[in-house]
Amino acid sequence: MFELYGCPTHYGVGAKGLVKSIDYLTENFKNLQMNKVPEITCKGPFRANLKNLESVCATCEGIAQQGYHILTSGHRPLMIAGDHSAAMGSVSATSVYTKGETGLIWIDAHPDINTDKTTVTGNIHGMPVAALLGLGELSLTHFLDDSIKLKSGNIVMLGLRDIDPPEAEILKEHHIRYYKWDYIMEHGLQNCLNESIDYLSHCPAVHVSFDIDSMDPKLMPGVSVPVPEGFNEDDVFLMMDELLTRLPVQAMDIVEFNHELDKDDITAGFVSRLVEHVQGL
Ligand SMILES: NC(=[NH2+])NCCC[C@H](N)C(=O)O
Repeated sequence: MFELYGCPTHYGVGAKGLVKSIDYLTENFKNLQMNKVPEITCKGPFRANLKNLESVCATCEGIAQQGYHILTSGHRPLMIAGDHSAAMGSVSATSVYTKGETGLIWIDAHPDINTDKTTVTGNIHGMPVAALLGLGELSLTHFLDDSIKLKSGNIVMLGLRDIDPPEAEILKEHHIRYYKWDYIMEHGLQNCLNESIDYLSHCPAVHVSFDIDSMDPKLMPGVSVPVPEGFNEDDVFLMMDELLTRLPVQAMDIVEFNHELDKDDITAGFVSRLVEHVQGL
């Protein structure tokens, strides 16, 4: 069973619309009742390359503890969060709990593998995968414990459409398996999923981290960093069906819903349907 929890992270990008997004979902959708991990505000010096570092760290530690608690009570955590920095907490919990070869499926328009040395925006939501690999700012790599949370050979990224040049180098240097969105459209989503599932078949546990900006913003407007084109709802449901039934998925995230940028509850309604779909698998 998946147990839903939420955290309204926004310090990883600074988009105000994320702050109320979890409350908005809870107030408007019956199936989105959840425990909330608060976002923690901490004071710290301004750093252009690591914005709101202290707040992001404190919040991700809270997320990691909540995810770990759900796992130890025998359930699978399903986190709905604001910006994608939250995945440093949620994936850390899965990794520490499952020990060893934890796999990660990262469904996103962005690889989010910048470090404090490569970032252009200074937004930490562009860095979680790097941090989980033990790269970059040390305080982002130590949630729950000091272990390095992921091995680069245990990651698959699906749907990339916006890779910063230094990110392309990091992906190459660490031999990270990724499928860009246009490659997927050319070779077929089912084929790419089959390959991804084979690639992670040695992993005893897998975490699926789904960013709504992996989808076409014309279809899903409620995201903070929209990139043209992307998956549609059928694609996402197919990915869930294949990944969640053929891999030992222990935990999942749904992130970056920004209700201020949503239109007529299109994105909010999708989040509700996605949760229902996932919980029904
Ligand atoms: N989770 C996201 N929406 N990430 C967007 C990251 C955009 C850009 N690559 C950055 O590092 O700032």
